[in-house]
This record gives sequence, structure tokens and C-alpha cells, in this order.
Amino acid sequence: MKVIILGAGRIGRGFVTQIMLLNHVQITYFDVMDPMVKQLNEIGSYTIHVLGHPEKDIVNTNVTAYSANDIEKLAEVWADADFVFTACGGKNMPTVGKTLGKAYKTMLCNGKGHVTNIITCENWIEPARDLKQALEAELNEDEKRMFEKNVGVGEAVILCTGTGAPDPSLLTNPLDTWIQNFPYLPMDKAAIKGNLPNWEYVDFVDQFGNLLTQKLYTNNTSCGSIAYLGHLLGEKYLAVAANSPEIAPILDEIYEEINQALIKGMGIDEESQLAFSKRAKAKYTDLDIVDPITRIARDPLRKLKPNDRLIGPSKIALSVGVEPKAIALCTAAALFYDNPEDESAVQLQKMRKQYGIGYILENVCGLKPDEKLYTMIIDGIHELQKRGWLKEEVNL
Ligand SMILES: NC(=O)c1ccc[n+]([C@@H]2O[C@H](COP(=O)([O-])OP(=O)(O)OC[C@H]3O[C@@H](n4cnc5c(N)ncnc54)[C@H](O)[C@@H]3O)[C@@H](O)[C@H]2O)c1
Ligand SMILES: O=P(O)(O)OC[C@@H](O)[C@@H](O)[C@H](O)[C@H](O)CO
Repeated sequence: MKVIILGAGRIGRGFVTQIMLLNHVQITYFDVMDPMVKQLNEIGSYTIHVLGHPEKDIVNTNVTAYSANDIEKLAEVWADADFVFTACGGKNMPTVGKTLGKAYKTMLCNGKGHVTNIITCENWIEPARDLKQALEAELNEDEKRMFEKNVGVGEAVILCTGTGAPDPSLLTNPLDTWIQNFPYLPMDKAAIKGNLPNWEYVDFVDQFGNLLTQKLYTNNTSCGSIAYLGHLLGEKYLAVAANSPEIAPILDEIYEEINQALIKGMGIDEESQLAFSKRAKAKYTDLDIVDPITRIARDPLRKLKPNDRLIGPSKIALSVGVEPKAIALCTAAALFYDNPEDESAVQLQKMRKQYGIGYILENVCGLKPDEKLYTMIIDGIHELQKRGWLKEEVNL
């Protein structure tokens, strides 16, 4: 079996690679970042370190990578590949779809149409829909018919954390990457075309349903919340923040709010959701998983969007009469996330200082001033000030 991994970052060259190597699958990488492609080819090998379990580390050798802008090469490699995994960021799905659309067109022109699948590995609401829409916009009616017949487009849920070196000063190979010890990859079975591969550690889920949203609104909501509060409190690592006496009780309230929202508002089975959130809490409080808050909090403008991990579940909670007070407190903290190395955080802070909190709530979070959640987030800011966690003057 052969696969393409589009996006050679922490999940692409880390977790997805681990699962594929464990199944003896041949991988070719494509990435938009030319320095990354160059490094992958020049260094040619790296270690995927399993946090807390060095005996499970895997070395990936004979690495081959190409630019994702090289459509001819992508079409050539895809002609021989059974699966294409994307791990590029959900907001990049339109660009990724366009690239794959062009490559598919070229592949058909070369007479290489075949049964193949594209699987998104993104924290996003309906990434496969966004990708497919952009991909099909590149095709004419005949090509679209061929695509619909032969290409599956589906989603996977990435429950595993992929991150950088616990101690960056000891890093010798810049390609080395670190993952949580959780070799389990659920995928939407109904989306797959052709025979299912006989892969270990991959679960082709029959009733995939809301699994990706459940994960986003449980795992990412809770770890994002810890990260934004932790940053305000001067913490650097997620698990340390999660275990702190200030954050630990708030974390319990967050899981309570999430559980009620998802059970009552999304119809998720109670037992499954309680187990899901218990696993999430165990993961984010696990000190073996050394994950910097800057990675979890990255791109706050994306994380503050209406459907993303903070506003999305809060709105569901309110729709079923549950007040997401703890999540609103963390959303308030997110509005103050500053990191000079994070372009999105720089933009957010510039926006806040120039136009005020109300502008962000309306234009980024999509909330109206008369909405309950809007008021709850403002109350959250006052609460952060009262606790002494937020010291600066606030332009509401
Ligand atoms: N890191 C984690 O713990 C984790 C866990 C679950 C899900 N995810 C999701 O996985 C996805 C990837 O995250 P990551 O942590 O690996 O990020 P990352 O920043 O480490 O890697 C992303 C890679 O994608 C590349 N890329 C961006 N746009 C591209 C394009 N159009 N074509 C090809 N390559 C492109 C980037 O250059 C980069 O190398 C995201 O959607 C993220 O939310 C991450
Ligand atoms: O990847 P993002 O930026 O959408 O979110 C950051 C983290 O929440 C995320 O990468 C988690 O670590 C991951 O989803 C595993 O739970």
C-alpha cells in the first residue's frame, strides 16, 4: 500500500506516519513549506518519539518529500497511491482542495484515474465538505462524475497529541517529532471507496456521525480553555496548568458544561460522552505529555470563530438551558492571549486595543451585544479582573 501525506507537520510526519509505518505502508510527503520539504529530503530520516514510552519510538528512514505546489508530481505520485491524508489545518481545506482538484484533473488526463481515498486529519467542523467543494470546483462535469465514482473523501479524528521536543535545547535532528502514546485512528467507514485496508490501529467506524465535532467540542474546548487561562497565569506547559489549584476546579466545571451541552444539545449518548470527557481530562492532566501552551493556544482568531471550540459548544449549551460560565471565563481569557511569535495573537491584540472587546465579539465570534453569551463573556472579563488574573485596563 502507498499513501500521500499532505502537510508534514506534527500530525503528518508524526502521528499519521507512526500509524502508517506500523502497517508497513509506503509514504510520500507533500508540503507547502519549501524549507520543510528541503529538510525532509536532505536529512532523510528522523525519530517519532512516543512521550513517556521511549521503547516505542520509531525511526522513519528514506523519507521523500515534494512541494505541494508541484501539481505534476502530486498527480504522478497519487496515480499510484491508495490514500491521501491531509494534516494541513482545517482553514486550509479550500486551498488543499484546489491543489488536489488540479492534481486529479492531471491524473485523469494521464489516464491514471483509479479508486483512491482522501482523508482529512483536521480539527475542524466538516473539513471533508470544505475540501471536496473546493476540489470539485476544479473539475468539469465528466471529471466530477469520475471523481464521485472513484474517490472517497472522508474524515479521521485525531485524538493523539503531536508536539515538539520536551526540551528544545537537546534537539539534534530538527525533523524529530513527539507524539502521545495513543496509536488509535478512527475514520469514517462510510466515506471509503474500494476495499478497506487491513490496517492495525485504524478503526473504520460504522456510525461516525458527530465523532469529529464531539472530539473538537470536548478535547479542544477543554485544552484550549486550560491554555488561555494558563497563559494569563504565566504557565508554560498545558498539564502543569491543568493541575494547578487555580485551574483544576474550573476544568471540572468545563467538562460538566461540555457534557451537558453535547448530551442534551447534540444528542450524544450520555455514557459515551462521560467516558470521552474522562479520557480527555486524563490526557490533559498527564504530566508525561509535555505540550507547550503556545501550541494549544495558537491562532486564537481561528479558535474564537462562531463554530470553533469556544463559541460553538457555548451556544449549544445555552440552546438547551445550560449556562457555560466556565467556558465563557476561558473565552474571556482567550481575548487577551498575547504572543509576539503568533501572528494571529498579534492581530487579535491589535484589534482589541484599537477597536475594543465588543468589536471582536461581534466580528470574530459572531455574537450580537444582546446575546446572552456576549454578556457572559464580558462577565468573564470582570471575573478575571476580580481574581487578579487580568491586570490591564480593558477597553470594552
Ligand atoms: N498537533 C496535534 O496535537 C493535533 C491533534 C489533533 C489534530 N490536529 C490537527 O491536525 C492538523 C495539522 O496540525 P499539526 O499540529 O500537524 O500542524 P503543523 O503546523 O505542525 O503542520 C501543518 C503542516 O501543514 C503544512 N501545510 C499547510 N497548508 C498546506 C497545504 N495547503 N498543502 C500542504 N501542506 C500544507 C504546513 O506547512 C505544515 O508543515 C490541524 O488541523 C490540527 O488542528 C493536530
Ligand atoms: O491543532 P489546533 O490548533 O486546532 O488545536 C491545538 C490543540 O488543541 C490540538 O492540536 C490538540 O492537541 C489535539 O487536537 C489533540 O487533542
